Amino acid sequence: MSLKLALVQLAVGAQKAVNLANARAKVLEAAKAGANIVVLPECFNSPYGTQYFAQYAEEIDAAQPSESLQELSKMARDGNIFLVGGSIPERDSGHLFNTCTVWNPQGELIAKHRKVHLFDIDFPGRIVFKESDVLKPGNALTDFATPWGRFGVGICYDMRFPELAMIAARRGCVGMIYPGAFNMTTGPMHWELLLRARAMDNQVFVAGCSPARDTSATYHAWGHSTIVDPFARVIATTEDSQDIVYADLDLELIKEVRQSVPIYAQRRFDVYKDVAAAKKEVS
Ligand SMILES: NC(=O)CCC(=O)C(=O)O
Repeated sequence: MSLKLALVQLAVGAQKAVNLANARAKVLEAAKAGANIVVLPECFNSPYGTQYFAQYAEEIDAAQPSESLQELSKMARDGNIFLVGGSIPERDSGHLFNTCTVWNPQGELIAKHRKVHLFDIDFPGRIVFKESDVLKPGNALTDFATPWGRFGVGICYDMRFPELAMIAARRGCVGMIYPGAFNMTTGPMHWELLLRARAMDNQVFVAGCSPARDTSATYHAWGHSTIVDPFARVIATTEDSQDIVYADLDLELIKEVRQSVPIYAQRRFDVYKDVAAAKKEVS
Protein backbone atom coordinates (compact mmCIF):
# COMPACT_ATOMS: atom_id res chain seq x y z
CA MET A 1 0.00 0.00 0.00
CA SER A 2 1.67 3.24 -1.08
CA LEU A 3 1.89 6.21 1.19
CA LYS A 4 2.40 9.80 0.11
CA LEU A 5 3.66 12.12 2.83
CA ALA A 6 3.44 15.90 2.45
CA LEU A 7 5.14 18.56 4.58
CA VAL A 8 3.57 22.00 4.37
CA GLN A 9 6.31 24.57 4.88
CA LEU A 10 3.83 27.28 5.78
CA ALA A 11 4.33 31.06 5.69
CA VAL A 12 3.20 32.04 9.20
CA GLY A 13 2.43 35.63 10.17
CA ALA A 14 0.93 37.61 13.00
CA GLN A 15 -2.76 37.12 12.14
CA LYS A 16 -4.14 33.83 13.38
CA ALA A 17 -7.11 33.84 11.01
CA VAL A 18 -4.81 34.35 8.01
CA ASN A 19 -2.52 31.53 9.22
CA LEU A 20 -5.49 29.19 9.55
CA ALA A 21 -6.84 30.08 6.11
CA ASN A 22 -3.39 29.65 4.53
CA ALA A 23 -2.90 26.32 6.32
CA ARG A 24 -6.26 25.12 5.05
CA ALA A 25 -5.45 26.09 1.45
CA LYS A 26 -2.05 24.35 1.51
CA VAL A 27 -3.27 21.24 3.33
CA LEU A 28 -6.09 20.79 0.84
CA GLU A 29 -3.65 21.41 -2.03
CA ALA A 30 -1.49 18.56 -0.67
CA ALA A 31 -4.54 16.33 -0.27
CA LYS A 32 -5.58 17.06 -3.85
CA ALA A 33 -2.08 16.08 -4.99
CA GLY A 34 -2.66 12.65 -3.41
CA ALA A 35 -1.05 13.01 0.00
CA ASN A 36 -2.30 10.55 2.65
CA ILE A 37 -0.53 12.16 5.61
CA VAL A 38 -0.01 15.92 5.72
CA VAL A 39 2.17 17.73 8.26
CA LEU A 40 2.10 21.37 9.39
CA PRO A 41 5.03 23.11 11.14
CA GLU A 42 5.67 23.97 14.76
CA CYS A 43 3.58 27.00 15.82
CA PHE A 44 1.58 27.06 12.60
CA ASN A 45 -1.10 29.42 13.95
CA SER A 46 1.17 31.98 15.61
CA PRO A 47 4.59 33.55 15.23
CA TYR A 48 7.25 31.53 17.08
CA GLY A 49 8.45 33.34 20.19
CA THR A 50 7.91 33.24 23.94
CA GLN A 51 6.27 36.70 23.75
CA TYR A 52 3.48 35.31 21.53
CA PHE A 53 2.49 32.04 23.17
CA ALA A 54 0.02 33.39 25.74
CA GLN A 55 -1.78 35.60 23.21
CA TYR A 56 -2.28 32.78 20.67
CA ALA A 57 -2.90 29.93 23.12
CA GLU A 58 -6.03 27.79 22.96
CA GLU A 59 -7.43 25.03 25.11
CA ILE A 60 -7.43 21.56 23.59
CA ASP A 61 -10.77 20.08 24.45
CA ALA A 62 -12.14 17.64 21.87
CA ALA A 63 -15.66 18.15 23.28
CA GLN A 64 -15.50 21.93 22.79
CA PRO A 65 -12.97 22.52 20.03
CA SER A 66 -11.36 25.95 19.86
CA GLU A 67 -10.77 27.93 16.65
CA SER A 68 -7.58 26.18 15.47
CA LEU A 69 -8.85 22.73 16.47
CA GLN A 70 -12.08 23.21 14.52
CA GLU A 71 -10.06 24.22 11.48
CA LEU A 72 -7.64 21.27 11.80
CA SER A 73 -10.51 18.83 12.16
CA LYS A 74 -12.21 20.24 9.05
CA MET A 75 -8.96 20.18 7.02
CA ALA A 76 -8.45 16.50 7.85
CA ARG A 77 -12.06 15.63 7.03
CA ASP A 78 -12.32 17.73 3.86
CA GLY A 79 -8.97 16.42 2.60
CA ASN A 80 -9.70 12.83 3.71
CA ILE A 81 -6.18 12.68 5.17
CA PHE A 82 -4.30 12.07 8.39
CA LEU A 83 -3.16 15.49 9.56
CA VAL A 84 -0.25 16.13 11.91
CA GLY A 85 -1.33 19.59 12.94
CA GLY A 86 2.09 21.14 13.55
CA SER A 87 1.87 22.70 16.97
CA ILE A 88 -0.06 25.45 18.69
CA PRO A 89 0.45 27.11 22.05
CA GLU A 90 -1.90 25.20 24.36
CA ARG A 91 -3.43 26.57 27.57
CA ASP A 92 -4.36 24.12 30.31
CA SER A 93 -5.11 24.95 33.96
CA GLY A 94 -3.16 28.21 33.82
CA HIS A 95 -0.11 26.63 32.14
CA LEU A 96 1.10 26.87 28.55
CA PHE A 97 2.44 23.99 26.44
CA ASN A 98 3.74 23.65 22.87
CA THR A 99 1.37 20.98 21.57
CA CYS A 100 0.88 18.96 18.42
CA THR A 101 -2.53 17.46 17.61
CA VAL A 102 -3.05 14.60 15.15
CA TRP A 103 -6.31 14.04 13.23
CA ASN A 104 -7.74 11.15 11.27
CA PRO A 105 -9.64 11.45 7.95
CA GLN A 106 -12.92 11.56 9.89
CA GLY A 107 -11.70 14.74 11.57
CA GLU A 108 -11.26 13.06 14.96
CA LEU A 109 -8.43 13.94 17.32
CA ILE A 110 -6.34 10.75 17.62
CA ALA A 111 -3.19 11.95 19.41
CA LYS A 112 -1.75 14.93 21.24
CA HIS A 113 1.95 15.51 21.92
CA ARG A 114 3.21 18.17 24.28
CA LYS A 115 6.82 19.14 23.52
CA VAL A 116 8.85 17.16 26.05
CA HIS A 117 12.18 18.98 25.73
CA LEU A 118 11.82 22.74 25.85
CA PHE A 119 14.08 24.81 23.61
CA ASP A 120 16.38 26.55 26.07
CA ILE A 121 19.69 27.49 24.48
CA ASP A 122 22.33 30.15 24.84
CA PHE A 123 24.58 30.42 21.82
CA PRO A 124 26.73 33.44 22.70
CA GLY A 125 26.37 36.28 20.21
CA ARG A 126 23.99 34.24 18.04
CA ILE A 127 20.79 33.11 19.73
CA VAL A 128 19.33 32.96 23.21
CA PHE A 129 15.96 31.29 23.52
CA LYS A 130 14.19 30.06 26.63
CA GLU A 131 10.86 28.36 26.08
CA SER A 132 10.82 27.39 29.75
CA ASP A 133 10.29 31.07 30.66
CA VAL A 134 6.65 30.59 29.65
CA LEU A 135 6.03 26.94 28.75
CA LYS A 136 5.75 23.73 30.73
CA PRO A 137 7.09 20.52 29.19
CA GLY A 138 4.99 17.50 28.30
CA ASN A 139 5.73 14.25 30.05
CA ALA A 140 4.76 11.56 27.57
CA LEU A 141 5.82 9.88 24.36
CA THR A 142 3.33 9.95 21.52
CA ASP A 143 2.55 7.82 18.52
CA PHE A 144 -0.49 7.25 16.34
CA ALA A 145 -1.80 4.48 14.08
CA THR A 146 -2.46 4.74 10.35
CA PRO A 147 -3.26 2.05 7.77
CA TRP A 148 0.46 2.20 6.77
CA GLY A 149 1.83 1.73 10.29
CA ARG A 150 2.41 3.73 13.44
CA PHE A 151 4.27 7.06 13.49
CA GLY A 152 5.98 8.67 16.46
CA VAL A 153 5.70 12.41 17.05
CA GLY A 154 8.18 14.87 18.53
CA ILE A 155 8.36 18.65 18.35
CA CYS A 156 11.53 20.34 17.10
CA TYR A 157 14.07 20.29 19.98
CA ASP A 158 12.71 16.83 20.87
CA MET A 159 14.64 15.51 17.84
CA ARG A 160 17.93 16.17 19.67
CA PHE A 161 17.01 13.43 22.15
CA PRO A 162 17.49 10.07 20.41
CA GLU A 163 15.57 8.16 23.06
CA LEU A 164 12.15 9.33 21.80
CA ALA A 165 12.75 8.04 18.30
CA MET A 166 14.40 4.85 19.54
CA ILE A 167 11.49 3.95 21.79
CA ALA A 168 9.00 4.70 19.00
CA ALA A 169 10.93 2.50 16.57
CA ARG A 170 11.27 -0.30 19.12
CA ARG A 171 7.50 -0.13 19.63
CA GLY A 172 7.11 -0.72 15.90
CA CYS A 173 6.70 2.77 14.46
CA VAL A 174 7.69 3.06 10.80
CA GLY A 175 8.53 6.74 11.04
CA MET A 176 9.06 9.81 13.20
CA ILE A 177 7.41 13.13 12.40
CA TYR A 178 8.81 16.35 13.85
CA PRO A 179 7.04 19.66 13.32
CA GLY A 180 9.93 22.03 14.00
CA ALA A 181 11.33 25.53 13.63
CA PHE A 182 15.10 25.48 13.74
CA ASN A 183 16.91 28.81 13.49
CA MET A 184 19.63 30.35 11.33
CA THR A 185 22.43 29.31 13.71
CA THR A 186 21.67 25.67 14.46
CA GLY A 187 19.61 25.02 11.32
CA PRO A 188 22.49 24.90 8.85
CA MET A 189 24.61 22.88 11.29
CA HIS A 190 22.17 20.36 12.70
CA TRP A 191 18.68 20.19 11.13
CA GLU A 192 19.40 17.73 8.31
CA LEU A 193 22.06 15.94 10.36
CA LEU A 194 19.61 15.26 13.20
CA LEU A 195 16.84 14.07 10.88
CA ARG A 196 19.27 11.71 9.14
CA ALA A 197 20.75 10.56 12.44
CA ARG A 198 17.35 9.61 13.85
CA ALA A 199 16.61 7.73 10.61
CA MET A 200 19.97 5.94 10.66
CA ASP A 201 19.84 5.02 14.36
CA ASN A 202 16.41 3.52 14.04
CA GLN A 203 16.07 2.54 10.38
CA VAL A 204 12.76 4.35 10.00
CA PHE A 205 11.46 7.26 7.92
CA VAL A 206 11.93 10.70 9.51
CA ALA A 207 10.30 13.99 8.53
CA GLY A 208 10.91 17.53 9.80
CA CYS A 209 8.39 20.24 8.85
CA SER A 210 9.39 23.89 9.35
CA PRO A 211 7.60 27.18 8.82
CA ALA A 212 8.84 29.25 5.87
CA ARG A 213 11.42 31.90 6.73
CA ASP A 214 10.08 35.39 7.41
CA THR A 215 12.95 37.84 7.77
CA SER A 216 10.57 40.50 9.11
CA ALA A 217 9.66 38.25 12.06
CA THR A 218 11.50 38.20 15.38
CA TYR A 219 12.55 34.54 14.83
CA HIS A 220 14.00 33.49 11.49
CA ALA A 221 13.17 29.84 10.77
CA TRP A 222 15.69 27.75 8.85
CA GLY A 223 13.03 26.15 6.64
CA HIS A 224 14.39 23.17 4.65
CA SER A 225 11.51 20.83 5.50
CA THR A 226 12.91 17.41 4.76
CA ILE A 227 11.97 13.74 4.45
CA VAL A 228 14.58 11.05 5.08
CA ASP A 229 14.31 7.32 4.29
CA PRO A 230 15.36 4.40 6.54
CA PHE A 231 18.79 4.31 4.86
CA ALA A 232 19.18 7.92 6.12
CA ARG A 233 19.02 9.36 2.60
CA VAL A 234 17.26 12.69 2.02
CA ILE A 235 14.45 11.85 -0.40
CA ALA A 236 12.71 15.24 -0.49
CA THR A 237 13.57 18.72 0.72
CA THR A 238 13.20 22.41 -0.08
CA GLU A 239 14.73 25.82 0.63
CA ASP A 240 13.22 28.49 2.91
CA SER A 241 10.08 29.79 1.13
CA GLN A 242 6.52 28.53 1.46
CA ASP A 243 6.36 25.17 -0.28
CA ILE A 244 5.02 21.64 -0.02
CA VAL A 245 7.52 18.77 0.17
CA TYR A 246 6.21 15.41 -1.06
CA ALA A 247 7.59 11.89 -0.92
CA ASP A 248 6.17 8.45 -1.67
CA LEU A 249 7.33 6.26 1.19
CA ASP A 250 8.33 2.73 0.24
CA LEU A 251 7.77 0.92 3.52
CA GLU A 252 9.57 -2.18 2.22
CA LEU A 253 12.80 -0.20 2.65
CA ILE A 254 12.58 -0.73 6.40
CA LYS A 255 12.82 -4.49 5.95
CA GLU A 256 15.55 -4.06 3.37
CA VAL A 257 17.81 -1.89 5.53
CA ARG A 258 17.26 -4.06 8.60
CA GLN A 259 18.30 -7.13 6.62
CA SER A 260 21.35 -5.40 5.13
CA VAL A 261 22.50 -3.70 8.35
CA PRO A 262 20.92 -5.81 11.10
CA ILE A 263 21.52 -3.55 14.08
CA TYR A 264 18.13 -4.49 15.52
CA ALA A 265 19.29 -8.09 16.02
CA GLN A 266 22.81 -7.06 17.05
CA ARG A 267 21.94 -4.58 19.78
CA ARG A 268 23.55 -5.52 23.13
CA PHE A 269 21.13 -4.39 25.79
CA ASP A 270 22.84 -6.90 28.07
CA VAL A 271 25.85 -4.52 27.96
CA TYR A 272 24.03 -1.15 28.03
CA LYS A 273 20.58 -1.96 29.36
CA ASP A 274 20.10 1.02 31.59
CA VAL A 275 21.33 4.24 29.98
CA ALA A 276 19.57 6.39 32.59
CA ALA A 277 21.54 4.75 35.36
CA ALA A 278 24.90 5.57 33.78
CA LYS A 279 27.03 7.77 36.00
CA LYS A 280 26.68 11.45 35.20
CA GLU A 281 30.22 12.69 34.79
CA VAL A 282 29.66 16.10 33.17
CA SER A 283 27.61 18.98 34.47
N1 LIG B 1 11.79 25.35 18.13
C1 LIG B 1 12.80 24.65 18.55
O1 LIG B 1 12.70 23.77 19.38
C2 LIG B 1 14.10 25.01 17.91
C3 LIG B 1 15.16 23.96 18.09
C4 LIG B 1 16.45 24.36 17.51
O2 LIG B 1 16.57 25.31 16.77
C5 LIG B 1 17.61 23.54 17.85
O3 LIG B 1 18.72 23.93 17.47
O4 LIG B 1 17.48 22.50 18.50
